[in-house]
Amino acid sequence: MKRIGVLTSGGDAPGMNAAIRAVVRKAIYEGVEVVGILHGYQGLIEGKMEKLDLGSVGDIIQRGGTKLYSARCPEFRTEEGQKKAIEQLKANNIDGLVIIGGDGTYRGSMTLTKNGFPCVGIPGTIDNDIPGTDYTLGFDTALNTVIECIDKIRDTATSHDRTFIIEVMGRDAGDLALWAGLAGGAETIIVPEVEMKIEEVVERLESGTARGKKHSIIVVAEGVMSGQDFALKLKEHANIETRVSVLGHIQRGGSPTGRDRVLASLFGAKAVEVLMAGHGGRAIGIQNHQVVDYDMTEAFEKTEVFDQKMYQLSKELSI
Ligand SMILES: Nc1ncnc2c1ncn2[C@@H]1O[C@H](COP(=O)(O)OP(=O)(O)OP(=O)(O)O)[C@@H](O)[C@H]1O
Ligand SMILES: O=P(O)(O)OC[C@H]1O[C@](O)(CO)[C@@H](O)[C@@H]1O
Ligand SMILES: [Mg+2]
Repeated sequence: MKRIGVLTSGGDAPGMNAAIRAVVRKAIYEGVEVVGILHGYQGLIEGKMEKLDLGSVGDIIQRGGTKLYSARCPEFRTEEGQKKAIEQLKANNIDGLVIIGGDGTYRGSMTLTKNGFPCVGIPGTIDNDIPGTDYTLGFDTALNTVIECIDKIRDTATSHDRTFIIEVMGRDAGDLALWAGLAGGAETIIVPEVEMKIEEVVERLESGTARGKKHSIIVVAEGVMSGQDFALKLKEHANIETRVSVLGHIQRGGSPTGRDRVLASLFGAKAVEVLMAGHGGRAIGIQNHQVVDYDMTEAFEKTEVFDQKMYQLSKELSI
């Protein structure tokens, strides 16, 4: 490999910049050139790229967002779009590609690998929904952001004896809701992976009230329904009055935590090593505290990533 590309795609995540830095610095250390592709797969199709040197990734390890910008690109879902992308990679003498993003970004890279172009994936998404890795970049930072918000909302919930609904990100994935809810002591956590009946939520609230509990926090992942819709349901079903907080994109911004920076550095360096060894279709991750690479397609064929046991525990601990 003489020249590799790197791109970020899907929702941005704190730690993406630290990963870009690690890819660039490790590759250059190994004598390999790096090209940064702008705006994810959209920029790849359009040939928007620039050579990255050591200095170009200075002063970004601490920054949220992504220096390479990100995008969601419907065209790349088509064979024609994928063909254009491969043509651009060839025309720019790029021998391999590091993609940093979520599950959709991984699925996109698998189409390139299938077409004979070697890609290695670094997990970068606040959703923590990539099979085969215990953590994705950005999850820890987003988790801490949400916990801080829950703590603040709990202060005012306590003062006013109120029930609050906090809507967090997660269109299809409940990890952020589960972890933040557990860490924030939420009384009820609602995630896309587990069906929860409104009767059960009401019962939990009412049994808390019967024990003298005067305030309550419900964390709902946006994929289940909006916080506002959930508030309406509670009102209609049991005349329960609530306040709603939608945390929104604040969850995706901010300076990455130490954990995300370190993981990003380890993942970035490993991705370059794997690509230089000529392996495509691999994903980088952390399993039981070890940085690993594994077959991306196989991982996506298998397991559910959501931790049902942890979900059960969250119910047992907040009654
Ligand atoms: N099945 C697929 N085939 C080809 N390309 C895909 C596929 N799924 C997603 N992509 C490409 O990857 C991009 C990013 O995917 P997506 O929007 O699902 O975000 P993500 O990477 O999962 O990140 P996040 O969920 O954290 O926002 C899509 O806009 C599309 O260009
Ligand atoms: O910013 P957008 O494109 O609305 O994306 C929101 C989605 O992205 C994610 O935050 C992941 O990045 C999901 O949890 C959420 O549903
Ligand atoms: Mg995703």
